[in-house]
Amino acid sequence: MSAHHDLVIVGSGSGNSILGPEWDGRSVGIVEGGTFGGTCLNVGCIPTKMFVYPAGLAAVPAEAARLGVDLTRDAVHWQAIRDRIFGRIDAISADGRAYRDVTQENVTLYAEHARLTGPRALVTDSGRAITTDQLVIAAGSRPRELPVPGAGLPQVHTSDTIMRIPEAPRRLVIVGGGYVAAEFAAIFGQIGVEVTQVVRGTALLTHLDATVAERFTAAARGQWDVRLSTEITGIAPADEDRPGTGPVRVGLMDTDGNDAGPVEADLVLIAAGRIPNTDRLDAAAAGLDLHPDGRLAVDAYQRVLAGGRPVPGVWALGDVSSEHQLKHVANHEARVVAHNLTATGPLLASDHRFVPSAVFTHPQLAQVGMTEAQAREHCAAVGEELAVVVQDYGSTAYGWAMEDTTGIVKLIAERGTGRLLGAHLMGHEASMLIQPLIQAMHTDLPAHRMARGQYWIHPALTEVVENALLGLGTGG
Ligand SMILES: Cc1cc2nc3c(=O)[nH]c(=O)nc-3n(C[C@H](O)[C@H](O)[C@H](O)COP(=O)(O)OP(=O)(O)OC[C@H]3O[C@@H](n4cnc5c(N)ncnc54)[C@H](O)[C@@H]3O)c2cc1C
Ligand SMILES: NC(=O)c1ccc[n+]([C@@H]2O[C@H](COP(=O)([O-])OP(=O)(O)OC[C@H]3O[C@@H](n4cnc5c(N)ncnc54)[C@H](O)[C@@H]3O)[C@@H](O)[C@H]2O)c1
Repeated sequence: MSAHHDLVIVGSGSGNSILGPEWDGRSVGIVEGGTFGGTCLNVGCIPTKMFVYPAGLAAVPAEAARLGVDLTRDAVHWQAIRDRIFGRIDAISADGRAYRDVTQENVTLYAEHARLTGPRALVTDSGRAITTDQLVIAAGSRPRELPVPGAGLPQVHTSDTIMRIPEAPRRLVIVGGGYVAAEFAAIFGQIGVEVTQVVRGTALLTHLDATVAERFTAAARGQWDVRLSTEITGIAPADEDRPGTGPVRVGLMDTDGNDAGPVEADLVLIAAGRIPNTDRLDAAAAGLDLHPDGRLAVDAYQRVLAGGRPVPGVWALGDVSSEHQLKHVANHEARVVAHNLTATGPLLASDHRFVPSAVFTHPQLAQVGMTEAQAREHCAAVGEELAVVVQDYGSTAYGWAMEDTTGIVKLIAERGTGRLLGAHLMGHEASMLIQPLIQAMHTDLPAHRMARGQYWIHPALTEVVENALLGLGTGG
């Protein structure tokens, strides 16, 4: 059985969003081997943040007590939280699938895994051969597996499975020090689970600016058990009568190889990064270029490369090719690909200059642009003086209202020009507070003009951003 299409898209995450009305009446194939809608909708951004919100509510009594308000937390109903989340998400996934599969007559959904047999040719697991004029590879990434004994036990989860567990564990070991580990440690910690986070590095979130990584590590240590410079050696059932359902013993060693004693838990979450799905797609065998980490190589227009040159009619976007494993980047690249697929004039290039991200922990983290270390190198290279400020939330009226002790806005700029190079926030609603700074960087608005060229509402928390901008003491 074989078919030919005008366009085939592998992956229904951000890949699904490239189909606009310009494709109506043209033959399109969507190949999706997993759940329709991809990672963000089903097992990523959306369900995690839907857990973050109620987990934050569960932590309110502890916060309120500091401000003279006594609240009590009666119970956290894991099943009710879980079912609300997936009741909404599963329906969105099913509706999205039905729209493509049933409603749109020009679209064929191949609900199975496929691999490349050539640059614009695929075969599905059931043997259906597909060729296409244009191919969009939006095949995403998957959790990295850790090659330790016991990693296959049913008590061991990844972000793909942990959110659907029947009940919250009493004790959870989380392996990894990145985004996924931090967010789940915060969620489970806030709802009362005893969390132990095992991290081989010397701090959490070490790819962030060092001030934020250091301060967040300290904040996390006040909320759950963080074992730095530690690795897991294996996972084994602790109760021989219940090997697949009872507690497990997680072996630990420090990074010098010394035994760091086992820790017992009911479940383990492995959050050791995500690898691009190019291997299961046979991308290398099809002659496509890969980066050392397995990502597809693309040019600025999202064209897939082979031998360093764009392959005609083959495009990629999102986690399968991007160094930023973020949904807003995948969506941006999808918009670029959507334009370029039917472009009659110049192609659009992706803009990866100021990619922001946020970690939805407690406190929240948000960042855009260079770290201080990167900015120091940049300023040395361009002959500019570096300006850095760390402004406490607690230095503003709203910070007093919150009795905030940990929130910061760290800004980095060129002193002479006032050009913002980086912004690194930790604290209440950091993911929202950062947005005007992202806008300033995109529009090249100098720090001082941003501070003094507009009103800032008093006494809103945004005053901490205004004060940080003034504190840079830049020209421009
Ligand atoms: C727990 C978690 C939380 C996250 N939170 C955030 C967040 O808050 N903010 C943020 O910006 N990002 C977040 N991310 C990252 C974000 O989810 C991803 O960057 C984004 O979903 C990538 O989209 P994509 O379209 O590239 O890939 P995906 O959405 O993964 O889509 C790829 C699809 O391709 C299918 N597929 C793969 N190979 C094949 C094949 N050979 N044949 C057929 N089908 C195939 C897969 O089944 C999948 O459905 C989070 C990720 C995780 C895991
Ligand atoms: N809020 C958000 O935007 C958000 C939330 C979750 C995930 N994400 C995206 O998903 C991606 C994946 O998240 P992640 O947390 O899995 O990856 P990550 O790259 O953020 O962190 C991976 C962690 O695993 C550790 N690790 C890697 N290999 C290991 C090994 N063999 N043994 C022990 N530890 C090991 C690393 O040292 C690091 O601490 C992120 O890079 C991020 O882009 C974004």
